[in-house]
Amino acid sequence: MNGAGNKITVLDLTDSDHIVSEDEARAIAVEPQTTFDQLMVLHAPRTEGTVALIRIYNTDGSLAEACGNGTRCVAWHLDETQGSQDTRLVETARGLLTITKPGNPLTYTVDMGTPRFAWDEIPLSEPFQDTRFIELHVGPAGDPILSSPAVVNMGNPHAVFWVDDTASIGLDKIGPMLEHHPLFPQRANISIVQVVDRQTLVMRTWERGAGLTLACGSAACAAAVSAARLRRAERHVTVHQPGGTLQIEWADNDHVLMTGPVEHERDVMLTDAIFTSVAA
Ligand SMILES: N[C@H](CCC[C@H](N)C(=O)O)C(=O)O
Repeated sequence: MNGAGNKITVLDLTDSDHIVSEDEARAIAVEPQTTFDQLMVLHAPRTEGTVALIRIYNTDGSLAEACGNGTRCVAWHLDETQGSQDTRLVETARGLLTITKPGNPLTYTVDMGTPRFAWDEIPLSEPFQDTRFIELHVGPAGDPILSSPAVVNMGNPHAVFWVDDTASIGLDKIGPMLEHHPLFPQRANISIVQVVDRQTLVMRTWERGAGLTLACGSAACAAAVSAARLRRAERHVTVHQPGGTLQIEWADNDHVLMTGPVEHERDVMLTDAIFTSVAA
């Protein structure tokens, strides 16, 4: 599937006890038919009231706590396999997430929970009082290419840099450097964001463990919340990414609501060969 262009593979293991290993995730990622930015593995629910437990893998096999675009894809899969429902509760490493349907076909809203801003919750490796802009720059100190990002944890760690033109930055080169910067002990998702007006953001993201992607839901939430904290935008914004557009609302109860599309691309029967190839 894809969520606003973010490549998502949904693997339904609700009838199995198997836990996908990092090696297996990487093997699924290199198969053209099942390649992904994130692999969303569904397990039988373990918490009352939830319909599934989701484990989220990046292309490099690492686990992610949150994936907004993938969560919408999971909702579509559950609608198809369990029957359509207006509201669903799923469990991820980030906690319990509510998914609703705003009414348009193939569109879902995920309550992404509340953002966290304390330096040790991001986490950063050293204290910063004010995480709306931290000391970090790329390029010459007097004339940096990027500087003073906002940092926020949306379940997963994000750094948000403000730019005049998202196309003018070589995110493919700078992204990996910042993802692995010593300031981010758990690495970080790196976004460059242009504030077009108080209701509109344009952005691109280098994702932790996955690289450049066409869209990243949690990064859109991180950008929206960061722009609102700096009073650069309203709490309800439209976020344009290379693969599609999301609506993000930082509601008065502090929860961040992400609304966007899903697209089903193909069904693939995953053979045991992929697992035995890893075991061999
Ligand atoms: N594409 C995802 C984010 C994946 C998270 C991941 N790259 C990490 O935190 O390691 C999204 O729509 O939110």
